[in-house]
Amino acid sequence: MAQLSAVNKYFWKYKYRFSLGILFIVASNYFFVMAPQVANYVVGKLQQALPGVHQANVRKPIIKDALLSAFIDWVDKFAYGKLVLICSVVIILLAIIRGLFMYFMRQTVIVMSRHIEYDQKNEVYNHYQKLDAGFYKTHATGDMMNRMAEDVSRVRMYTGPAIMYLINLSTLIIFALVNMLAQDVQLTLIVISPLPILAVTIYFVNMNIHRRSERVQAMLSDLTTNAQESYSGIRVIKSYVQEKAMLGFFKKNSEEYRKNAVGLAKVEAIYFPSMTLIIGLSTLVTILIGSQVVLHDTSKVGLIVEFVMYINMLTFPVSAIGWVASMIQRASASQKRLNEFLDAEPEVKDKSVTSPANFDGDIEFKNVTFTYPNTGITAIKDFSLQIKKGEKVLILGKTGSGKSTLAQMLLRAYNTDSGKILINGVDIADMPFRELRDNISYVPQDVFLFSDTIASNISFGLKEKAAQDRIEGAARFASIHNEIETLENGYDTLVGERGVTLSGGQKQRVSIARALIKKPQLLIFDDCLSAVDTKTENEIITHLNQYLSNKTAIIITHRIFTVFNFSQIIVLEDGKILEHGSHEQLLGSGGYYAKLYKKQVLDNYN
Ligand SMILES: Nc1ncnc2c1ncn2[C@@H]1O[C@H](COP(=O)(O)OP(=O)(O)OP(=O)(O)O)[C@@H](O)[C@H]1O
Repeated sequence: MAQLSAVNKYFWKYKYRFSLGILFIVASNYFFVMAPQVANYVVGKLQQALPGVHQANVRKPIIKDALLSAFIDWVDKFAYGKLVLICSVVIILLAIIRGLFMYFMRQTVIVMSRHIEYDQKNEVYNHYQKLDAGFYKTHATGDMMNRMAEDVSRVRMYTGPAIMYLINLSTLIIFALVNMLAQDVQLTLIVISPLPILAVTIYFVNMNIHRRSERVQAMLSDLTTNAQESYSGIRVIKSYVQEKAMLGFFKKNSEEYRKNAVGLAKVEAIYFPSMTLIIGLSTLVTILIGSQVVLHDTSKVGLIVEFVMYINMLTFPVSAIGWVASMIQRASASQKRLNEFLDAEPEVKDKSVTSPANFDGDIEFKNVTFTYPNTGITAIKDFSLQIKKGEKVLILGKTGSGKSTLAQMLLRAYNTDSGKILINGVDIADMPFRELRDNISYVPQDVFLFSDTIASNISFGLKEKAAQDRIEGAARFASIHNEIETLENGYDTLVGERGVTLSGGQKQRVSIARALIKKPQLLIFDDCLSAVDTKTENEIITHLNQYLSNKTAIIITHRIFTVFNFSQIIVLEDGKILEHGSHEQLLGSGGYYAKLYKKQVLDNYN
């Protein structure tokens, strides 16, 4: 329950709407409990009208409410027939008024819960965006999605229906009990005694159903993931002729799900009729006890009618206590899961005092060491390098040597264990990291395009809306313009899951165009030409040569680019510099670079 205090700020935010909601709940119950009192009065009148009934045997109801009391005094003047008619109309009117207030109650409280759900989803989404790469590496996307969708919805069940039912029940109990106790304390205690038993029974049955339905949900989610994976990997499944094996696996999971779902359906099948039975029994007990009371005291006929009506009113809300309690428990568990993420602080964050990012100078790695916290792998070891403004640097190295990690360090996706990265003499850890990232364009190895148009994907990093010729210019530099033009909708073609499927090489070039359009101070290309042919690759590199003439660029690759005149070439091995120098120097040294050059370039000419 303490976990749910995290949503109190939202109740405060919507305090006026919430207060109005409470007012409507109170008003609806205020009118609700009037009907039994009117009925009691009418029954008394009926008794009086019956031949042979002594006046002393008719008890006048004790009415505490001034409004109702005034009405009874007024209606009392009428003859029996007219009185019954007026009272019937009033009972119908009371029901309508209550209905109206219930409508307003839902309009305020349930609508408030929808607003809170919206706010909370935004809060969670916003917080996710603040968390750093380390967090994303240690948490599964499915889990994060679940918390934002499922858990927020469960918390909404608390901020809306649960709160509404609780307040409704409390006010109804207070109103009904005040009236009942004022009339007959002993009878009140007897007739309400089955209600707690009803609430507790329903709570336990409900928890059982909940446990079962959780299991069924988890199985369904596994089944969906299983099916989704099969569809995504359908080409692999078909090429390895594994359809039968996959079907067998799916059937096994499916069978397990079926068994549990049937079990749940059986419990539910018993649950609802038995709940109705228990509710019916409570009314029956009241009638039974009431009839015994009336046998001894005929003046209490109207009172028994009134009490039966109260019990009828109370049984459903009381039986809902169990349901509300398990709803609150679930919401509390969900909020706990949400709090775990909302309390997570990013490791990488701005310092309280920052220096503005200024790229008008050299970039310097000074004895940088970095270990991935989740795996303990030290990917960069005492790495030092100076890159002058405007230089083009090629970073080569075997897979796993730490090339991508270097790029991540420059973007400050992680903090260094030791050492510093300076730009124009300022430690990047002292710069506002948004400003730092604004000045860097990074093209990652694993290209990602959003389900949007090609134009939107290219202009993604821009704050302002990009003009068409600017988008096309970037696409031309990335050697993708001509191919986009051949598509039916050109730059307005939808890509991603809902659109046209671009080839790996096309996606890489759209991603390069996205980096170029930003006109950053520093560009980092992380092996982002692996899926394009050598001719296109040379074309892009030549374009980049023009585009990058005054920009600093770091190009990470496994391939040698002959058209590019790199200022420095670095060969990394196990997070350290193995070779460092110009093309001529490294070629002369006969090391990794020279061998790679021979293999990739010279052998191609022979
Ligand atoms: N997010 C991560 N969490 C934990 N360890 C990682 C992570 N990313 C990389 N590593 C590890 O750090 C080391 C360096 O990886 P990195 O991706 O920088 O190499 P790379 O030279 O870019 O390789 P490739 O050429 O295959 O892209 C590897 O041992 C890798 O397993």
